[in-house]
Amino acid sequence: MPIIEVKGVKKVFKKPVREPGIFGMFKTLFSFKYTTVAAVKDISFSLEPGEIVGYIGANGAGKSTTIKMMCGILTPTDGVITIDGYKPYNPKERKHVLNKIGVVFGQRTQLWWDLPLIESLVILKEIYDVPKDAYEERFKFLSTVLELDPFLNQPVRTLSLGQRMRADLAASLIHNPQILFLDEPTIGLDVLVKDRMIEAIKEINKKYHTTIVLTTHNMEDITDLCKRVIILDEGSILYDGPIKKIKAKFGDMRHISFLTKERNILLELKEMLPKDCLIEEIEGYIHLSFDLEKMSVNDVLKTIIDTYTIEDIKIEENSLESIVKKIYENKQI
Ligand SMILES: Nc1ncnc2c1ncn2[C@@H]1O[C@H](COP(=O)(O)OP(=O)(O)OP(=O)(O)O)[C@@H](O)[C@H]1O
Repeated sequence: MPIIEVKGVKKVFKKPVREPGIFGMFKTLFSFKYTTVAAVKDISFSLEPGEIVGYIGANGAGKSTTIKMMCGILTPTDGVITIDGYKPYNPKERKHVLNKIGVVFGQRTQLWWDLPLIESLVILKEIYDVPKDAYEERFKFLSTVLELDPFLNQPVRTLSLGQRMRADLAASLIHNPQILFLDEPTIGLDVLVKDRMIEAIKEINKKYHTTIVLTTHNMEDITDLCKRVIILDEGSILYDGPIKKIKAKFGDMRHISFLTKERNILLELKEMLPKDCLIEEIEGYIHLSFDLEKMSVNDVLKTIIDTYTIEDIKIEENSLESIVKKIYENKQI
């Protein structure tokens, strides 16, 4: 049975109409003219327990609005959201939802700024009424995977961004929620801390079977963590399914770039390689792009290595990043 169900959900915001200029600003304050923004338009999806899904889309697509509705911070204008059977935005049902969810908003912290991290965790234990043994087991696990030890006794305001994000992730999980919402959890992190966060999220999912909804603009995070993505565009779902399927749809492309001292070889290469291979020269490098279904890396490599003296070579696959860029540009799959 799904743990999260989103059915025909819409969210329309009312915004006052702004008139230009300084007088316009005052007029806006006392005016009753409004315009509406449909941030989310009739979306539906469901998530099974233990799933990790990437919830992606360009700026303003409606991702945060959906997450806020799933957490109960906003109420849908239309449609229904249930978390394990309860509506998070319904005051009577909210209490059943709160201990089932954990949230990390990358841009904000839920920790007490002036308190040492360890004390914030103890307060959260009390708020959520976590039994002592369960707290100790979880604290031990989280402080190990997130390497919290070196800064447990520091006030949160003195933590670096990477330490604070790890602390926030620990805080969101101390009550063992079944669902974790992560809104840009790796924003601004260096590569090492980012990798540690990703590994920790994987371990948490494996150990506790936590359902995870991940919103990010970083496609590497999505590729590392998710099998399924939901792509949102201007409030509507463009795609919901396996990453593998969109990759296959856009072709399982390979790109070989190489450097050789030999000059003016483009025409010759076009003769030697199959017609479907795209060949171009950029900044001295020869770039070859082809679909794996049509030719093999082995054949292409053999042709160029047998013919030219290679000084440098690089092979890449079609990244999710380049595919998603195309989808955002064309607004279709
Ligand atoms: N409280 C609000 N009042 C009015 N409009 C809002 C409000 N919150 C969001 N919006 C509008 O709704 C649309 C969707 O915003 P949302 O923050 O959900 O996008 P997003 O996909 O999370 O974008 P980003 O990647 O930039 O964070 C935007 O046009 C935004 O301006």
